[in-house]
Amino acid sequence: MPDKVESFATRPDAVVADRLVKYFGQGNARVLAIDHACLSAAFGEILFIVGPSGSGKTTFLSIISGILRPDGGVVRVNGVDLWNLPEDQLADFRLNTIGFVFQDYHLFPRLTSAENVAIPLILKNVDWKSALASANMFLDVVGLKGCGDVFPLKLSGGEQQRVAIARAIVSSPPILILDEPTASLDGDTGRMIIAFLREKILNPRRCILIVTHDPRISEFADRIVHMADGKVTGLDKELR
Ligand SMILES: Nc1ncnc2c1ncn2[C@@H]1O[C@H](COP(=O)(O)OP(=O)(O)OP(=O)(O)O)[C@@H](O)[C@H]1O
Repeated sequence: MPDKVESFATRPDAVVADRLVKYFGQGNARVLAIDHACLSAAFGEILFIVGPSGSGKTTFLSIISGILRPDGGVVRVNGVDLWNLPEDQLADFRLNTIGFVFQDYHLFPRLTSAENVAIPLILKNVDWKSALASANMFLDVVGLKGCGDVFPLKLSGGEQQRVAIARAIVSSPPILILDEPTASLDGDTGRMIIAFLREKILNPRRCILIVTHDPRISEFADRIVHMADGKVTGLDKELR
């Protein structure tokens, strides 16, 4: 088991997770979900986290993205010690630094696509009119020009995924994290979404982390981290 996962070439670190530990449950039911797992992800790369069901991928991702507090270890995102931030600063930091795309998109069905995308800007106190204008611009970026007034349930799975991606990047966060982004999509649509992330969304100031079990998209990764039983067990380096 690698004690540390090496950084990608000489690029600056976007995310460093150092010896993370996470337990769930109590007493006899206590489960060690993350067992001293380490990871470094650099700006300018797409890093995949793969592993069998129950290996700890979603838990690891939730800790790295500031959603779930670890029982041990350190996470540095953009140089900031995430879990040492006070609660209010953690929420602000997450809003400004990390875009998260959930597996089932988490779009609000009663809001239009543009309103869904505008939410992070509203949370940052951007006025409603400017937020909607930016949201429509980002819908254009993800290939959904003119869909701002459409409600999410009227869109296909791939289109809903794009709305979720637009919402995750509307406030230009340097770190983009996606949990099983292709799990609910057919093969071609899944590949199109990841190719789109690589071509249009990745840049030298952005890092994209993707949890996946989907072997059809592995060609889009710069590096692949393997997990098993809560541990990081290996790294496929510089695939592109
Ligand atoms: N809220 C929870 N309460 C109790 N145990 C949990 C909880 N969340 C996860 N676990 C356990 O932690 C371990 C890691 O789960 P996790 O969901 O992170 O794995 P995963 O690799 O993402 O799995 P999958 O690919 O099926 O989503 C598993 O043993 C799981 O049962």
